Amino acid sequence: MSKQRTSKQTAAKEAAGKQTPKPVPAQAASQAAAPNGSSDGPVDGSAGGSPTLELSRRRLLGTVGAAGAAGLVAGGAGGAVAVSAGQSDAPTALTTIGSTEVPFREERARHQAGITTPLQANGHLVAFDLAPGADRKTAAALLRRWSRTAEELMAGRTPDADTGVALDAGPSSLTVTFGLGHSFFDRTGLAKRRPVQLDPLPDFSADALDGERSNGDLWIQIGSDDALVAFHALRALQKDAAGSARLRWQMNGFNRTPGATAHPMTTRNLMGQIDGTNNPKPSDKDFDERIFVGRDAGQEWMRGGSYAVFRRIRMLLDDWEKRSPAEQEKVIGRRKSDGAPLTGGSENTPMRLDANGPDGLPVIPANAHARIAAPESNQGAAMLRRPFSFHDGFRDDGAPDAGLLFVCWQADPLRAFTQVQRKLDRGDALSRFLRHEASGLYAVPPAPAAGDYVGQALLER
Ligand SMILES: C=CC1=C(C)c2cc3[nH]c(cc4nc(cc5[nH]c(cc1n2)c(C)c5CCC(=O)O)C(CCC(=O)O)=C4C)c(C)c3C=C
Ligand SMILES: [Fe+2]
Repeated sequence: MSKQRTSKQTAAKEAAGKQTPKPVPAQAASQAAAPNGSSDGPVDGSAGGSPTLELSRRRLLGTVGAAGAAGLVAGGAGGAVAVSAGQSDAPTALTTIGSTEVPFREERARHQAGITTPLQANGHLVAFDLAPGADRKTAAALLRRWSRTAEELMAGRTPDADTGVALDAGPSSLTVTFGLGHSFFDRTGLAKRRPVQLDPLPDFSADALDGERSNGDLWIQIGSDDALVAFHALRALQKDAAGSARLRWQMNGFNRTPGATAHPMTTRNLMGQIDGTNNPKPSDKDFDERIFVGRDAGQEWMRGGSYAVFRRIRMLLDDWEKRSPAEQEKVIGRRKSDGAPLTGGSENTPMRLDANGPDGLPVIPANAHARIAAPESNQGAAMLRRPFSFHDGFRDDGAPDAGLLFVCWQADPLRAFTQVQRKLDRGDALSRFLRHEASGLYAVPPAPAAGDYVGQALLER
């Protein structure tokens, strides 16, 4: 499918002395360490070659890739902004964003991209149902096509017969992550191999779920720091599905643009809160076992994979915005300005859940969202939250149809999302400002080996 790697281009790359685009080591580390913060992911370190070569997205951005890498090594995406402001020969932050490439498969970790990848500025979530009459073979062929397309696009390469939408842009941190829903296993005759972790989520009292915008046989999460690159990927994957699967639902989301803040920081949601602070960190010793399916898992094909829970959560912003900042802070248990716990310190200071104020009441209220959701209140249960905000216009009453496309990742949804949501559903001060309107639970297999496709170990073994 790709126009890439023509012999002319290969020769030019060799002449430029840089063959394989690699993540800059400092970047690879910060990418793993900051899933919620800046988009300081790995960059394409390739140097550009002859300007006369035919264009592809990778080649186009290769020219700035090395410069972008230099800026990033100097201090992350946000750091690159500062560097470029002070040094005349430094790259601009914008070229760095375009040239940043997230590998489809990591050398060591066998996880799909888009789980520990720093949040991108633009996201699409899309679910498909296999077409009537489609079987396991159809599903396998589709996942093979999708995996190939994802790998090409994430590397910044352009398909033949392309629309041209992303032609001038680099990989822009594009990630494409594939998941399988509960119904996928019935449709493909694989019900016996369905993991128990895919058992349907229970009903929660605050649910107002729309079935047509929930679930689905197949699920894709797309993220990119460029809106056109993200849309381009969505269209390419939709075209790949023609005849094999039909679109069930699709949603669009966004986050802070990298470089918009003076330094890399945790993003804010549409309620204005810093959201993502107390996420598990890849440096935590139990991170892998909490987020990824381990070696002892019964379902061998899921080892290294994860389970994604998706919820479209509309925020009742008209009600929320009537509350004073002090009231809003009590609802969460953290300061709005900097995300610090109400018990003091800065954003990353641990909450002191046992601290009482002069009135004898807990400083972090008993029904504060962060208290109720914290691992300390849930037998250690933890999930990696990686949401996108959404805004789909205004409702008939003028209220924004806006909120959070909440996506969280865990090795066991029953022990993580379900346990915490059960508790939030009962007594969370935030719940009265939220409506859960759509839901999904997906098995996200590990990244495939080179030449394989996502889910091959399930579909062919
Ligand atoms: C069931 C899981 C959760 C849902 C659903 C959820 C929705 C939701 N959360 C916010 C805003 C914030 N959440 C924060 C912390 C937090 N939330 C969850 C879980 C769910 N949130 C957890 C596990 C945590 C971490 C708790 C801890 O360990 O301290 C925070 C505080 C900052 C942070 O740590 O991220 C905010 C703010 C919204 C707006 C929302 C639905 C729209
Ligand atoms: Fe939360």
